[in-house]
Parts: sequence; C-alpha cells; structure tokens
Amino acid sequence: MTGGPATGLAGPLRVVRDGSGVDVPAAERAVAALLRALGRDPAAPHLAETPRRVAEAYAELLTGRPFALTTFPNDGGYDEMVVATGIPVASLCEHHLLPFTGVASVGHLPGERILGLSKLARVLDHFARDLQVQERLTQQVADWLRDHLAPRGVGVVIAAEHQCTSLRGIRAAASRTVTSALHGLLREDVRSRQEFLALTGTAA
Ligand SMILES: Nc1nc2c(ncn2[C@@H]2O[C@H](COP(=O)(O)OP(=O)(O)OP(=O)(O)O)[C@@H](O)[C@H]2O)c(=O)[nH]1
Ligand SMILES: [Zn+2]
Repeated sequence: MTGGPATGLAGPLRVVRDGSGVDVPAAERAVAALLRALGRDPAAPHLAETPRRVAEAYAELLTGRPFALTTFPNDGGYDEMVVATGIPVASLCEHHLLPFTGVASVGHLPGERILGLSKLARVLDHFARDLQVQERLTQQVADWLRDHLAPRGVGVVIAAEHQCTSLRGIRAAASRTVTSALHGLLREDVRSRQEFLALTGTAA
C-alpha cells in the first residue's frame, strides 16, 4: 500500500470499549454497602462522597479509551525492529481488584506499513483498562497488533508489581512479575527473538 497516513490497514479503524458495562449508580450503592460491611459508616461526613468517588474511579479504570490505528506506508523499506520501551502500565488484578503497575515494552518488525509510535502504548492502555491477569494482558496486546497491523513480528514484555502480592498476603514488596508474548519472526527466529529481548532489557 502507498499514499499518506492512514488509519488501519483497510480504512479507518477505531477501537472503542465505552465502559458501558459499568453501572455507576449501582456501583456507588455497592461501595456504600461494602463500607458498612467493613464496619464503617458511609454516612459519616468524611466518607459521604466516598461511594461516588470509588464508583467513578472504577468506571474510569475499566473504560478503554478510543484510538485510531494510524499507519504509514513503509516507503523506505525499513526492516529493523521498532520497539517502544519504558511504557507505564497500570491495570487491575481480577482476583483482588487491586492495581498492578509497572513498565512494558511493545515492538514490531514492520511489514508494508509502519505504525504511529504512540499507538504501541495506546493498544496497551486499551487492554489494561479492564480486570486482568498479567499473562492475558500481555497476550491481548500482542494478538491485537498481529491481527490488525500484519507485521512480520510482534513482541510484548511487561514487568509489573502486583499490590495483591506486595501489600497483603505474602507481602513480597518490590517483587516483579515479567511476562512476554511473541509472534511471527520474534518468536520463530532465534536472533530476532534475542534482539528483541535484549532491546527490552529482558535477555540475560
Ligand atoms: N498468574 C497470575 N496470578 C495472579 C495475577 N494477579 C494475582 N495473581 C494471583 O492469583 C492468586 C489467587 O490465589 P488465591 O489463593 O485464590 O488467593 P489468595 O488467598 O488471596 O492468595 P494469596 O495471595 O497467596 O494470599 C494469587 O496467587 C495471586 O498472586 C496475575 O496477573 N497472574
Ligand atoms: Zn491479585
């Protein structure tokens, strides 16, 4: 494909998850009930607005932000990796509803088109705004880029601290979990795989 900037491989492609699954008033009532169950008085002056704040916070954290998958023709025939590193990632563990936060690297080996750089982080942000496990989040980002960008390879690495593991339970403060998902040449070709992992600081 040639021409100017485009969105998607075959015309405009907008990715939308509007969070319509979140019933904010019902969530507000549920937070008030949770406070009561925890032995707190949701009518106390300092807690009066808390159910609304918590409900709105979860609605925000669980609502993906729309974005366009802007791509450009790879006119120069660029055939090396493009890797965005140090992308902040924040999501909610589906087991405890506590945050896990860290950094991610998202990269690809371009095919006929190259991707707007910010979109690597936007895809990640989109899938992170959900109740997640780190493995699924990592795979969803890699799968989505493979399916929508048609690159020669895709790689995603996430290193994150889970508050459910660092603040409670085993309280393994500062422990990090590293997950990866690789497709195409980044999975099959040993040298490409090693190069990607080296660029992300994951390789030994
Ligand atoms: N694989 C995976 N596990 C996760 C993730 N986030 C949280 N967990 C784990 O989910 C598991 C839930 O196990 P349970 O035994 O049901 O929960 P729990 O009693 O709170 O477990 P402890 O944390 O060991 O006290 C825990 O081991 C968590 O550490 C994740 O992203 N991926
Ligand atoms: Zn958890």
